Amino acid sequence: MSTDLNHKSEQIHAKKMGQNGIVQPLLTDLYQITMAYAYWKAGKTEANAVFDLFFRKNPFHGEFTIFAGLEECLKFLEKFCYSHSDIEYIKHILPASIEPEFYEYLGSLTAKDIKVYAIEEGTVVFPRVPLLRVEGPLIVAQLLETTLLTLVNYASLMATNAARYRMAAGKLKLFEFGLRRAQGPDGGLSASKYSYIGGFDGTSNVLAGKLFNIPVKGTHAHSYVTSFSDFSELTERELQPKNGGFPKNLLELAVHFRKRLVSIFSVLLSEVNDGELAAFVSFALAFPENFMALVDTYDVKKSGLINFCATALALHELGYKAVGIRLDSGDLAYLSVVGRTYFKKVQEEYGIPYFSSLMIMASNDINEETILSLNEQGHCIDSFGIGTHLVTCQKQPALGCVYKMVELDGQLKIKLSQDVEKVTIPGKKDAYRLFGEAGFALIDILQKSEEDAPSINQKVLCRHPFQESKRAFVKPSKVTKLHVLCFDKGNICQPLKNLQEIRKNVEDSLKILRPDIKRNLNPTPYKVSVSDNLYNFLHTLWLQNAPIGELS
Ligand SMILES: Nc1ncnc2c1ncn2[C@@H]1O[C@H](COP(=O)(O)OP(=O)(O)OP(=O)(O)O)[C@@H](O)[C@H]1O
Ligand SMILES: O=P(O)(O)OC[C@H]1O[C@H](OP(=O)(O)OP(=O)(O)O)[C@H](O)[C@@H]1O
Ligand SMILES: O=C(O)c1cccnc1
Ligand SMILES: [Mg+2]
Repeated sequence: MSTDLNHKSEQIHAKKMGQNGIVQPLLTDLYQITMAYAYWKAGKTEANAVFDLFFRKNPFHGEFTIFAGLEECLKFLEKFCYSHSDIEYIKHILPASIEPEFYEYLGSLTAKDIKVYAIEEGTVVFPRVPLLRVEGPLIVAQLLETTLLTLVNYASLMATNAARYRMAAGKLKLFEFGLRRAQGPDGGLSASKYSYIGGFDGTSNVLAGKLFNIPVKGTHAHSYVTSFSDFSELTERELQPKNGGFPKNLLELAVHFRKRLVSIFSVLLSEVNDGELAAFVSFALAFPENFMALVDTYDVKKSGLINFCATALALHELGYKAVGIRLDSGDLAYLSVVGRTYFKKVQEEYGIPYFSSLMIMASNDINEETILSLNEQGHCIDSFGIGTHLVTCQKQPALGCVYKMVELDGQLKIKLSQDVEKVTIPGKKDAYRLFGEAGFALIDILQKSEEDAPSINQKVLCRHPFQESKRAFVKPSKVTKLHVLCFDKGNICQPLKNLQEIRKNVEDSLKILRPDIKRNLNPTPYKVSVSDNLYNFLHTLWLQNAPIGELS
């Protein structure tokens, strides 16, 4: 009973705080909290830190990434605070020796003194450029690490994956069908949301549709087709014509059209499955305006297409226009061409103008490479339904964003590594994107925050952060500052964009990249540089911090 009450009051508290149940301060690694205690004991409550959140390598063997997850980060910060029961739980897992005043301190923490500078959600981004710069009290900034990373990593990976599918598919429609295969319920919801941002047109995930206002779409499964064995199961057969009048028997009409279709397509009537026709007719009766049929349950050429065309002709007779078919097995390029040929033939035979352009949707283990290969082969597919490969990001299951301290109380911090690529770039930095005359982005440059922004038509020396000989002068025809202050004094201080607007950002942002950077095979790396000033500063600090060994 008392547990129930506790649970209830906890729910009320969470609701008051606006937390969504999953994204909350305890969604973190234990070490953030143990560090908080040790920082507190070490008297670092007044220390001010700057952290950069960035990744080191683009995913999917590509040369670009789409930044996503910002809105969720900001909403998390707005509500950041440990509840009474959070504190009780932390007490329970930490050693008894923890000083009780620490819990009071922890219970009083919020993100009101945190500032977040971020790149706009949906922007194309590159390695080493901070996606977020988090400034504020060390202990709070540290406590945010894991949650911010989990909010950005999958979101950005998913949006990037979706954007790659979008580029492969060109103008064809893309629908996300992955919930059943996603990494759990939260993975499934995030996949639907971020694949929409990346350029998908809709999802089959109904909750995602409701929560995020994403178009929801769907056809039917093989089970619907196999659930019918013959016509006798069709108890309801009548459909009222679209423009009124007496209802007509849709099955009778379909059977009538089917007789002629088998001879047009040289198929034996005995080869065409009656259960399949019963299933199609019953689905058409339920959804006369949205009739879409899965045609590969028995035999696409000898049964599915014939039964579909018969049903679509019957619907046409009553003033309704069928939508199309879905192919879910076999050679999708070949079968789509066959499907289109059938539709054209029916159009010619019956003089129905829209028939040749009925929709052909393809599904079944589709990935980016399958789409590219289908494009090479030639096909007649209008839309793809994509699940497993998209939502699980099978080609690369994680993005490696990290969260590194770059400054503490004005002191610059550097993390050294044997691996040059892993050395962090110290200090508070601003990032600018420099554009060439053709309108494409040429290079990103990181500068110390106190440096003046690069100016249009003024030569800027851009240096590779670690390779001394790699440098170039750039005379930008346009300069954009990448970071804006998004969170300050406990509030989100930029207008939040809706998903459609973020989706548009992705589309526009990708247009500024040269095609060779976006291509699938061996793309050209986009350059990320540092200013001469930052270069010298980084290398001086590096030398100061790198121990000098002794050979003996
Ligand atoms: N023309 C094509 N070019 C390249 N890949 C294709 C083409 N047609 C289909 N594919 C892909 O080939 C794979 C076929 O898989 P598989 O052989 O397991 O399925 P199937 O036998 O056709 O169907 P199922 O086993 O689901 O009934 C799928 O990943 C599909 O996306
Ligand atoms: O990209 P995908 O992961 O293929 O996502 C979509 C698949 O999900 C459904 O079938 P389901 O997996 O339930 O059964 P099936 O594979 O036997 O068709 C659908 O028919 C597609 O095949
Ligand atoms: O609506 C569909 O066709 C669908 C939905 C989820 C998975 N596969 C197919
Ligand atoms: Mg399948």
